[in-house]
Amino acid sequence: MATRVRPSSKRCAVIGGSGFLGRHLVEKLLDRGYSVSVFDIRQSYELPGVTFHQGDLCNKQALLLALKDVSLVFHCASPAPASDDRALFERVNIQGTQTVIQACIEAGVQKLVLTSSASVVFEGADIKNGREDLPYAKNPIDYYTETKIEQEKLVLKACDKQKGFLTVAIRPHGIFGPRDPQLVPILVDTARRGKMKFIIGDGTNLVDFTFVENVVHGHVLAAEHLKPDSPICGKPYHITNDEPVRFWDFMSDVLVGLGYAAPRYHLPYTLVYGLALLLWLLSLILRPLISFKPTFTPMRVALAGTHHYYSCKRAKEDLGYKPVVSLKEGIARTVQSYPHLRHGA
Ligand SMILES: NC(=O)C1=CN([C@@H]2O[C@H](COP(=O)(O)OP(=O)(O)OC[C@H]3O[C@@H](n4cnc5c(N)ncnc54)[C@H](O)[C@@H]3O)[C@@H](O)[C@H]2O)C=CC1
Ligand SMILES: CC(C)=CCC[C@@H](C)[C@H]1CC[C@H]2C3=C(CC[C@]12C)[C@@]1(C)CCC(=O)C[C@@H]1CC3
Repeated sequence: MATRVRPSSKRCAVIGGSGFLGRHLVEKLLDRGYSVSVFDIRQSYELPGVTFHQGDLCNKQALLLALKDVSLVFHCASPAPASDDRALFERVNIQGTQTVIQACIEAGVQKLVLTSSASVVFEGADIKNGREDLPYAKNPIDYYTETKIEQEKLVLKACDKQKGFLTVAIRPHGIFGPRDPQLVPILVDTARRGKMKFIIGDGTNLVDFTFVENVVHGHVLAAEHLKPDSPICGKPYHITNDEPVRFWDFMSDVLVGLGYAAPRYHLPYTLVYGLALLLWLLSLILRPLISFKPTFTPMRVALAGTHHYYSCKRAKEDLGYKPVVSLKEGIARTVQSYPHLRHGA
């Protein structure tokens, strides 16, 4: 077994550390000899070497307690995109992130690594091999994306070499892997309701799906390269599997791996997108009377029917990034990790 080194600069905090990505990140940090404080509104597990602080990131006093003696902070907390709750996104992703920055500065934290999203440049039109210099979406497709944009701007703007506070943003895309509460569960739920028969569009659109351990690897590299003389200060980095895949092939591989049929029938993209838009408007108008959450939101239809894959060139050059788990291996490990979601289970 490898010996763990624990220098003081290896004290870090993971805000959102109870979540899917957060917990994988915490496990890797422990492996690498960091001592970790988790700050989250909920505690979802216990691990030796991890101190839990339960609280809302909008509460600076609660944050300050968790950031005591911490030199490195990872911020990967966000409300789930599916909540579609504008006020909540604004409170947590924008005001909350401002509070995180203030708390970091007050607590003497030296480095802040934000989990942003490649979707900050996505407006529903094709993106092929997108670079980090693409402009932010002018008309973000949902409130989640709108507030992720503001969040990333706040964190990158806060980078201040003079004050010794360094920031960087990681933009993953389509994270999947064991314990993911979204991608595989939504997919299986849709299949179990008999709605996974259709392919939106011609089925050839390429997309990035990123195995969670590659996303974690990108975060750790960013944290360890974040130094006053490094070119990465104040910049965003795409982190993907660097293996764009047809959206519908990926969905089919996961479904078939779990014993469900792959979708076969094609539906025109514009028709489905129009219907999703109509449903979304209806749900807004009827919200005071009845509350319903459509499966087919405009964002989901756009993600399912367009090209959206990103270049990792900047991360390769500046961080020495290279995916550590291939897509094939990632899918196999993911499928294996969901025995309870198998067909007939
Ligand atoms: N899952 C994906 O495909 C992608 C995720 N991201 C970003 O990665 C980050 C992590 O996402 P996941 O792990 O998938 O989500 P998750 O929902 O599993 O984890 C988010 C965590 O944040 C915590 N949280 C929410 N509001 C909070 C608050 N007010 N105070 C303290 N903690 C709070 C939640 O309790 C949860 O544990 C998020 O910032 C998300 O925007 C970016 C691109 C793709
Ligand atoms: C690449 C990327 C950013 C993926 C993000 C994850 C989710 C947005 C997808 C995971 C399961 C997907 C899914 C659909 C849309 C996108 C997801 C929610 C559909 C609702 C698209 C329309 C269908 O025919 C059913 C799909 C179920 C799975």
